[in-house]
Amino acid sequence: MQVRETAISGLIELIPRVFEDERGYFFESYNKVLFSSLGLPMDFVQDNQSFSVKGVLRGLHMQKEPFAQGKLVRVITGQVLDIAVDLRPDSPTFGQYETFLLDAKIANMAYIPEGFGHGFVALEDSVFSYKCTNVYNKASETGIIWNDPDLNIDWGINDPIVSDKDMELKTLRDVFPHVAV
Ligand SMILES: Cc1cn([C@H]2C[C@H](O)[C@@H](COP(=O)(O)OP(=O)(O)O[C@H]3O[C@@H](C)C(=O)[C@@H](O)[C@H]3O)O2)c(=O)[nH]c1=O
Repeated sequence: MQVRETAISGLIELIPRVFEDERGYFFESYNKVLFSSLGLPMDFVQDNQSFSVKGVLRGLHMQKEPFAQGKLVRVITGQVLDIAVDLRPDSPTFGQYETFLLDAKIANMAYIPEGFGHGFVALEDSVFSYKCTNVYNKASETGIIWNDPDLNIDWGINDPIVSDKDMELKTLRDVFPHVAV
């Protein structure tokens, strides 16, 4: 497993070794011992899977304490542009974001720590899979509107398909009025 650090502390990309032969391929998508040796959370408690047609954008989502979630994300089929925004109020990189081009053919993953807003846009019809360090809690759901003017994220596509629920998300300044952007 190759590990690529990003400019944001705790946010990393993981690129597993993919073994290919005449039957197809094999790779380890999660290994508790390896995660422990990398200092990453080992106790994932919920696995999720979603399918998105090309052009769907989901995000930017997070859960508030005490239900904050770390997420280990990847695609099973297709390709997405994945975005993680640092929303940890005390972080020197608050408001900064990182993009990961997650591709089923490469099998790369991102580990997104607690305290990040997360979203992705499907660049192809894509099955998205992720492990979470905390369970779903509807009352704890929050997020930032995908086209927030301060974040100014380059999603790489025009007119994404966004749910009504996500279109109601607030801006960064509304959700974090006391943190300088
Ligand atoms: C996230 C989630 C949703 N649901 C339900 C609620 C709702 O009826 C339905 C669809 O939920 P959503 O529209 O919130 O699904 P979605 O927009 O795919 O939400 C996900 O987006 C990505 C970007 C993330 O980072 C995830 O943590 C999660 O927030 O599934 C659960 O039962 N458990 C869960 O863990």
